[in-house]
Amino acid sequence: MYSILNSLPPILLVDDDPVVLEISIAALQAEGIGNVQVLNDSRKIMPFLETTPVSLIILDLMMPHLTGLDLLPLLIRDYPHIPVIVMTSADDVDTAVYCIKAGAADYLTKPMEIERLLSSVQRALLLTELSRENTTLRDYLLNDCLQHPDAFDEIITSSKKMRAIFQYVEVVASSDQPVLITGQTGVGKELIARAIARLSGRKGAFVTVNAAGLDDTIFSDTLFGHKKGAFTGADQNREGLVSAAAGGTLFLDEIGDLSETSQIKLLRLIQEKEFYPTGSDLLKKTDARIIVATNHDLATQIPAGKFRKDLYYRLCSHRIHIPPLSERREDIPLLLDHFLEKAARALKKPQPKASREVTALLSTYNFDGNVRELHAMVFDAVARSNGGLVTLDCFVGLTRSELPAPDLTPLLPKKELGEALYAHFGRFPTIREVEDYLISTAMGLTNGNQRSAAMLLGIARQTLSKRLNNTAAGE
Ligand SMILES: Nc1ncnc2c1ncn2[C@@H]1O[C@H](COP(=O)(O)OP(=O)(O)OP(=O)(O)O)[C@@H](O)[C@H]1O
Repeated sequence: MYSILNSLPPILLVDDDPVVLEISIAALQAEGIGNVQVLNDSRKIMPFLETTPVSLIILDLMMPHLTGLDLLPLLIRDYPHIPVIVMTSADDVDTAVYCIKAGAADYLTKPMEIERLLSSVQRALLLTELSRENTTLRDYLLNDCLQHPDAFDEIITSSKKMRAIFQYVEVVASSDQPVLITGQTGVGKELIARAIARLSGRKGAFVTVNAAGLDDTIFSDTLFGHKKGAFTGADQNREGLVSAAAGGTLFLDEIGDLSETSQIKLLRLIQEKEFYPTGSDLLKKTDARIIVATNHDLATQIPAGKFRKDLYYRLCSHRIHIPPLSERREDIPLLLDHFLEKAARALKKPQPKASREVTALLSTYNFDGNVRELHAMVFDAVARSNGGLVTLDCFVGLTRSELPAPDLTPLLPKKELGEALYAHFGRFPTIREVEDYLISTAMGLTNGNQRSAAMLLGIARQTLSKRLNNTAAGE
C-alpha cells in the first residue's frame, strides 16, 4: 500500500508537540512511509503549501497562534484535493465531529494510537490516489492522447476499444493496487501486463507465474519458496517468485482455477503484503505489484463457490477486459502484415504479401485462439509459401469445414442490412437478386477465385460453379 507514496507528494505533519511529532514519524517510518514533512508552527502552513505539494495533512487542533480549528476551513477552501486528518484530545469528540462536518477526512484522538494513525493514513492515501486517477482519466478522455505511446509498441492495433485500454493503463500503471486482466485466450493479456509494468516506474523484474493446474503445494512453493527441510527433498532454502519480483511486478496468469487455499494465500499477499515460505514461521514482506489474468468470468464462479468473493472484489480495484479479435476485426489486416514481416524475418525469407482473398477470408474468420492463433497460422503459411505472395493454398489448416459461417457484415455498408439492400437495389430485392449480389461481391473480393469465393459464401465450390454457369447461360 505504502509504496504508492513513491508516486505521491509527502505527508505534512503539523504539531507543536515534539513528542507527538517524534512518535508519529517513527510509526510512519516503521511502515515504510519515510516521505514526511514536519511543521511545528501552524502559521507556516499556508506559505509552505504555496510552494510544496503534499498528499495528506495531519493537523493538531490545539496549537498556539493559529489553531487547527482556524486553519481547517482555509485548507478545505484553498486545497480541497488534500485530505486533512485532525488530531484532538480524547475528551473533545464534539470538536472532532464538527471538523468532520467541516470537511476533515478523519480525526485521531490523543494520546495517539499508532494502529489508528496508520489505518487512517492508509485510507486517506487511497482516496487521494483514486481521486488522482479519476482526474487523470478524465483528462485523458477529454484529450484522447497517450503520454507514453512507446510503452505499447509491441501491441499492434487500430481499435478504439484497445486505445481506451491503453489510456486506462497509463492512469493505473503507477498505482500500488492489483490489476485484474480478463479476456479470451490469446487476446494479449500478458502484453498489457508488461505495458503496465513498463509504465509503473518500478525498477524490479517482471516475473510471470502460470497458475494453471497448480495445486496448493506447488503454488505455495513456486510463489513463496521454502525453508531447508520443509519437506522431503527440500535440501536447501529456496526463494520463491514473490521475492524475485521485489521492487517489480508479479504477473499471475490463469488464476481462474486456483484452489480455495491458494486463493486465501493470494488474498493475504495482496492485502497484507506478507507471506510465509513453506516450513518457515518467519513472516516475509513484499512490495511487488500484483497483476493477475484469467480467461474465466470470475464473477460467475462465485455463486458456485469456485472463486472467493473477497478475493474477487480485492482484485477488481483496477479491471481491464480485452475484447476478442472478433470484436475488433479492423486489427486483423494490421496483425496479418505484422506477422508476415516477423515470420519472414524469423525464417530468413523475403517478406511476402498476402493475396486479397487471404486478407478477405481472414478478416471474416472467427479466431477462437485470437491473436495467438492468427500468429501461428501466418508463420506456418509463410513457411509454406515460396513466392512473394501468400495465397490461400499456404493456409493448409484453413479448410472449409473449419471456417465458420461467413460473416459478411464488415464488407457490407455500415447501415441496417435492410437499408443497405434498399440503397443498392432501389427497392426490396428478391432472394435471387440478393444471392447474385453476394456471389458477385465474393467473386470480386477473391479476384475471381471460385474456391475462395465459395468459402466466403459458405457453399461448395461445385454449387458456386454450377450457379455461375447457370447465370452465364441466362437461367
Ligand atoms: N495486439 C497484438 N499485437 C501483436 N502481438 C500480439 C497482440 N496481441 C497478442 N499478441 C501476440 O499473441 C500471443 C498471445 O498473447 P498473450 O500471451 O499476451 O495472450 P494472453 O491473453 O495472455 O493469452 P493466454 O490467456 O492464453 O495466456 C503472443 O505471442 C503475443 O505477442
